[in-house]
Amino acid sequence: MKRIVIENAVRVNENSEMVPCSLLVEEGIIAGINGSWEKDANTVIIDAKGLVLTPGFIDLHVHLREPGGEGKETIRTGARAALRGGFTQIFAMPNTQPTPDTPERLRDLQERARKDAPITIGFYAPITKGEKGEELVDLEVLSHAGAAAFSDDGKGVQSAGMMYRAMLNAQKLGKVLAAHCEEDSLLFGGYIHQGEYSKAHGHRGIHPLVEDLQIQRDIALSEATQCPYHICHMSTSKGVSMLGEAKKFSVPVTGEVTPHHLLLTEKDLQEDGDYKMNPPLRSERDRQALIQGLRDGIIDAIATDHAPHDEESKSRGLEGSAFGVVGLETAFPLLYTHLVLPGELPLKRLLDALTSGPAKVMGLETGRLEVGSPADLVLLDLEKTWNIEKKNFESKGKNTPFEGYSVKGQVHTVLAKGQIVMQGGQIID
Ligand SMILES: NC(=O)N[C@@H](CC(=O)O)C(=O)O
Ligand SMILES: [Zn+2]
Ligand SMILES: [Zn+2]
Repeated sequence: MKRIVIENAVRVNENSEMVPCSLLVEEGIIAGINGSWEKDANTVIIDAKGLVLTPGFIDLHVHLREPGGEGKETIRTGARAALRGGFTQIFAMPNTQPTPDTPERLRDLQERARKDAPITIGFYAPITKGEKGEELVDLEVLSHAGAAAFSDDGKGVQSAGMMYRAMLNAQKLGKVLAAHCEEDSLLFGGYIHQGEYSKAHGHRGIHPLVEDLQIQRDIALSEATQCPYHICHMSTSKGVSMLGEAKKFSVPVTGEVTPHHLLLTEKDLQEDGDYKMNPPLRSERDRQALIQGLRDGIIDAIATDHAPHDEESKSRGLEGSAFGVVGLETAFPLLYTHLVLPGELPLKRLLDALTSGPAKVMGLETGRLEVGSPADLVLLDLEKTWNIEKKNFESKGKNTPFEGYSVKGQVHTVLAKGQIVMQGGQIID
């Protein structure tokens, strides 16, 4: 394995200032920071002048669609999309067909990831068999087979008793339970946010209560069981305040927010399936609460909820289309351009929420620029301006509401597990 020296970079300090930085990678590990090292014939030198060095990004929430939905995405195409976005470690949700609810299926996925992806992929196992909400999986067996965490994402777990039993088990195993919070009995056929837009255009709405009620229930369950509990794709102001309160009382709860919930509201809605996702785009008040929660560190992580769909599934308008938008390739530039540059979020906070934040949620050793950490690294060009064009996506999913957006900031070079896997914006095969 080659040694790699990164020279002339800068990194972002606690005050979001740029400070000079150089780094040495040996055997896939960060072996030195800010030194001058001997360069022999076995050393690759990366001149990172004008680039910002950060840990590789970590996404706790992606959908890779393999097995069963390979027309929408595969482990291979999803991993390439991740690379483009600067993500060196991603966690795949288990709402595939079938769900990985046996050790054999879980091991098969890990094997495929080792073959098809240069980055690190963790796999969630479902909480209930087939995500049907009826029968608990064997959390212990799946945990030993390598389940990164547990989630029934795509659906809420409707029974409090089921969630309680899952938490008791996950707590014993030291595993995170990540929840898509959605109370089905309050949906009444809703499919976008219940608010101004739904009223004005005659759509059935989803009340924030649908999400808040399960967040409230699960925080109580997490407090009772001491199970590490993670709230997926938070979209409501009430949810943020409940998470903040729970943390004050040391309940082991964490939360994530997506780029689309941070940047868009119901005011941006169009009669187009690419604006449909679960949870839905909510009010400006909710969006402001999410930004505030992220700024204050109440929300721990930014996760894309990358949810690729084919054109047909998205061609039936707001009512008939599938839920979900892609996000891996656009997360950093969108948030840098629309939150950091206007002064709404410090750059350090954005980077932490993409690196050390998610690492802490899952207890990972990645996500930090520290000697001894795995060499998952990103070099960013913060001066580069470009246009988001879905035709250029590595992902099979072209379902984005951000088509045509002009953004600043580009992922330039990526090291995953100590190997250079993207350089100058080009994926190295
Ligand atoms: N977010 C979405 O709108 N869709 C996700 C499921 C999910 O994350 O709940 C999907 O799998 O397509
Ligand atoms: Zn979900
Ligand atoms: Zn999801």
